[in-house]
Amino acid sequence: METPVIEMQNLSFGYGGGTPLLSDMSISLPPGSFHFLTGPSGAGKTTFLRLCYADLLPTAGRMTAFGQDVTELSRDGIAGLRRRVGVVHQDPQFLDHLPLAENIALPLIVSGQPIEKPAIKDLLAWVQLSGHARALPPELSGGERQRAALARAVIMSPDLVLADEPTGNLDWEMSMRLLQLLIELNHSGKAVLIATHDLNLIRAAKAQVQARVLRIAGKKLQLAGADL
Ligand SMILES: Nc1ncnc2c1ncn2[C@@H]1O[C@H](COP(=O)(O)OP(=O)(O)OP(=O)(O)O)[C@@H](O)[C@H]1O
Repeated sequence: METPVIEMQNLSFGYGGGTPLLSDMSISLPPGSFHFLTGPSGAGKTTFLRLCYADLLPTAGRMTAFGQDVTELSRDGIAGLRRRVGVVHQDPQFLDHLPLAENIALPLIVSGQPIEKPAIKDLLAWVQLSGHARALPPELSGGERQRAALARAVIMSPDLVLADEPTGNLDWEMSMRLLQLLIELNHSGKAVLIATHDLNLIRAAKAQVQARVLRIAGKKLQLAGADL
């Protein structure tokens, strides 16, 4: 069997090591899989995503990322893991004084990798922001910011893409455009995990990809029924 991208075994997590917010979770995300994560506001969806890129560590149980126990990773090991995970945050932040193209290239600069201009150009075209390469982030609309955040998340060719309410502030047409990009990434072999409240988004995706729906309820992770 292929090594899971993420595997949790009886994982629990509580902020400050206190009362668990997430309890006794077990899940395996295979390479190339597509998952949604739902649950009421405050259930712990963002917290779950932060665990997936070792921004937070389990307080009990076990979690592996790409086969490695996250609690045993050195600082370099954590950096290596983060290069394999692209994250689109709920409210993406940019360096406002830098043009969009440079913002997107930032993960390469930070990790000391060469910047290949044609690759950045291709990525901008893929998210339909070619005309905005020299724009400053404050000049972008909400949908443009989300697409820019997606371009930045995939510049390092991650194996797993996490998106936290990526369509939260977008109209339906823009949400569908973003969903198509995430589906394309999945078709190119990347595992995708999207936290969302939006059941219509989940339905639209399920018409096109084999997606599993996870739900956080009562601190536990459940596999939602096929009726969604
Ligand atoms: N850094 C933190 N320290 C302490 N508590 C936190 C921290 N971050 C989040 N929480 C709490 O953990 C709970 C879950 O938050 P989280 O952001 O993971 O939920 P969510 O399901 O993503 O919510 P939403 O759908 O509203 O974005 C909330 O009660 C929140 O207040």
